Amino acid sequence: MYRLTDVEVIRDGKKILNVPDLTIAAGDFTVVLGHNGSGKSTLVKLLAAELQADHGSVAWQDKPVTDYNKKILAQQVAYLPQKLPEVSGLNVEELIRLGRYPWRGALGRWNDEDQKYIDQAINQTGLAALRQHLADELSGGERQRAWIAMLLAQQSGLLILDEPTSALDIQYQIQVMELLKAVNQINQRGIVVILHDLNLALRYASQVIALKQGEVLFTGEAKTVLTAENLSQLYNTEIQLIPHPTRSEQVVIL
Ligand SMILES: Nc1ncnc2c1ncn2[C@@H]1O[C@H](COP(=O)(O)OP(=O)(O)OP(=O)(O)O)[C@@H](O)[C@H]1O
Repeated sequence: MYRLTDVEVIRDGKKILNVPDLTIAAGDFTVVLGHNGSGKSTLVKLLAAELQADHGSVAWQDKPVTDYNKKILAQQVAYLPQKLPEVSGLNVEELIRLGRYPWRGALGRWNDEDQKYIDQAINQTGLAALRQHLADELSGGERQRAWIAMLLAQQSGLLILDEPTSALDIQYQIQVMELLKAVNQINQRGIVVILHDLNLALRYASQVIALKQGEVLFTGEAKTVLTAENLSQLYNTEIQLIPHPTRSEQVVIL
């Protein structure tokens, strides 16, 4: 479980994140919502210890994230940033292998278990035909899937993903969300994912954290807090929800 206490992140004299008290359970499917610039990426960077708060504490399993050895934290928490780094010269399989680094022994050899998780991630993300292709030459959506595969190969208990569906067409958006759902429900791994698509949030979230101007506007169980009123307030736009014709969730009408 994450616990944030009195967290403030200050940039150019302005509080870009102000979270007095927030918990995120380890096993949930948590969706982070909010307008552009509301502090979503800042929040998940704090969770992944990619950024340090100017005030307050961010604890994972009762220990400040900044006190963890990077490799140990990466065995427990995997993080996919919004802006994917360049990886010149690496093919898809080599990129996915990077996800195994936290588990590499002192001798630095790759073993059968590493290869098993790499192959599994390649198959789960439909990348078998692109295995030997250079990662930097992939299309935006293929590249995004390759990085998601790297995250899966990391085999950590919690996956944090910053807008993983942004470059994907609708088929792969659903494929990635279904994959994350399976990872959550079958493999019992927690998910914290930033999304802009409210219909994906309504369909997949079990918990929601909604940020507005750097503060938590609402948080809780998705089916309780994802109301038309809350969403309209979150985005300063009138949003209506109607029941999906065949599934149990609601869908957004703008
Ligand atoms: N290093 C920085 N210096 C100054 N301002 C910053 C810095 N990092 C972030 N900000 C500002 O903090 C605010 C929150 O940024 P953040 O990236 O967390 O937003 P976000 O909710 O993820 O936005 P988006 O949906 O557009 O990705 C923004 O207004 C951003 O411009």
